[in-house]
Amino acid sequence: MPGVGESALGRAEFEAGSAVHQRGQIIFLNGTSSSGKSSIAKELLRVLDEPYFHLPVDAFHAMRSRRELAPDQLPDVLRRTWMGFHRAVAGMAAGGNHVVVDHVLSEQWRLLDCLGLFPPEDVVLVGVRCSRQELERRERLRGDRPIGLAARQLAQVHAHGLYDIECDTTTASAAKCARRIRDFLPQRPAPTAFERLRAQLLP
Ligand SMILES: Nc1ncnc2c1ncn2[C@@H]1O[C@H](COP(=O)(O)OP(=O)(O)OP(=O)(O)O)[C@@H](O)[C@H]1O
Repeated sequence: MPGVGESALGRAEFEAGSAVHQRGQIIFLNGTSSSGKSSIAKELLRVLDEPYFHLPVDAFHAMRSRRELAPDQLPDVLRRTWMGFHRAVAGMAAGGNHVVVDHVLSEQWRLLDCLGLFPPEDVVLVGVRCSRQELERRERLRGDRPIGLAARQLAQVHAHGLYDIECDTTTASAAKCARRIRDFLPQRPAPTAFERLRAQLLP
């Protein structure tokens, strides 16, 4: 008898592919720091009926050992962390899991890497917007982010200019944005933003 959290899946069923019986949907929240991505992701996990995993890029940075790095090592370590994060997301989705990704596309290569990795028809690309003034107000309140970080990211983060759906958290609550995204899912049009971006940017 399998215990709690164990499955009775046998070798034959596993080999027949019944372990992966669905395609993992990727709800990709892209916005600057402090735009409210994590707050929306938490609300999404509350309001979506099926099991979803919240994979924030911050969690991957937090997993790294705290050992101090030489300044010349840092860029490579950060780049490998981001590349690993993208592959972890792709891996979870390939295992049939639905995921909510919480990421900052503040360098173009991050988008290109994701475009090459994620099945584009399974991605719902969500632009999380917020006014500059409100971003700075949040940074002052939080105290754990440099003032002006979000403003510096604004132009590049949304530079690709294409989304399946956008939310503006300047005045809308995270709960309201999450409900809009949930209600959008059953009627999302094809081709998806990821399919269109892939055609444009990865010839
Ligand atoms: N819709 C909202 N309205 C008002 N305040 C919000 C809203 N969403 C988030 N906040 C506040 O803004 C701050 C940042 O929120 P959150 O951590 O969700 O943003 P984030 O985009 O994930 O940030 P980061 O990338 O820096 O981790 C928090 O203090 C949060 O309470």
